Amino acid sequence: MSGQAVVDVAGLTVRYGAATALDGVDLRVGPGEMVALIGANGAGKSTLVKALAGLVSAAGGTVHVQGRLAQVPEGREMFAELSVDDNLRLGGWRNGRHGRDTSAIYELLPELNGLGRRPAGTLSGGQQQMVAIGRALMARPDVLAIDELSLGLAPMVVDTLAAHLRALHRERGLAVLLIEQNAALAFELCARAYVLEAGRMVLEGPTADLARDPRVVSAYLGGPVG
Ligand SMILES: Nc1ncnc2c1ncn2[C@@H]1O[C@H](COP(=O)(O)OP(=O)(O)OP(=O)(O)O)[C@@H](O)[C@H]1O
Repeated sequence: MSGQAVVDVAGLTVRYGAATALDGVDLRVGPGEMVALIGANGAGKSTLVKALAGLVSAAGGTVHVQGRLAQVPEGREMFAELSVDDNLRLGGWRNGRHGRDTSAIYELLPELNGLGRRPAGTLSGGQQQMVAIGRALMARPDVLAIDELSLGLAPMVVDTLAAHLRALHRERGLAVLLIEQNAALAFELCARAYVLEAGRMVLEGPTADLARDPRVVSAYLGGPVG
């Protein structure tokens, strides 16, 4: 990674009461870099994303975000009764009047064309995930943190979402932090990855190396030990 990091987390500790969710965690995302964060249920992945967005406070360590971070939250968090277009607009609220124009999102994510007036709650899971990505893009972010892109979605739908992310990364230099339980997908999309276990970062490196690491293969890629 080169250049100043858009996300720089150093020694981050987060506690919920007496429970330590993150324990001295380091993570960096460079400008225009796609980085994966993998880990099992309860490892602390969502807590890390919340810390980046300032939704939980640090008991120790530092979190620096350079530029604008937008989140695609776990579970997508659509406003089910609002139209797709209104959901998208909510993502642009910080940009004032100029933030209300959603047309660029339909160009970036053509699958949403024709759905603008539909209540978001009536869409499929894949379409909702696309709206969640579109809503995040409305904030004109420098870095997108996506919590569980693929959860509950069919492989073909995930392929489409992944292709959009690749294009955004390639054509617009968008940096992405991809939080995934599907390590195979994370490794395919990202050049570098971190592995979080029980609140501690246990591995970090190029995905090409991690994909050959026996510990990663057995725990996250469904392969044999060793
Ligand atoms: N609001 C909360 N209050 C207390 N404990 C919490 C809270 N949120 C998370 N935790 C605990 O903190 C730890 C990390 O949770 P977190 O949701 O960050 O993990 P995760 O890796 O995102 O898991 P998942 O994949 O299930 O979302 C877990 O032990 C969880 O039970």
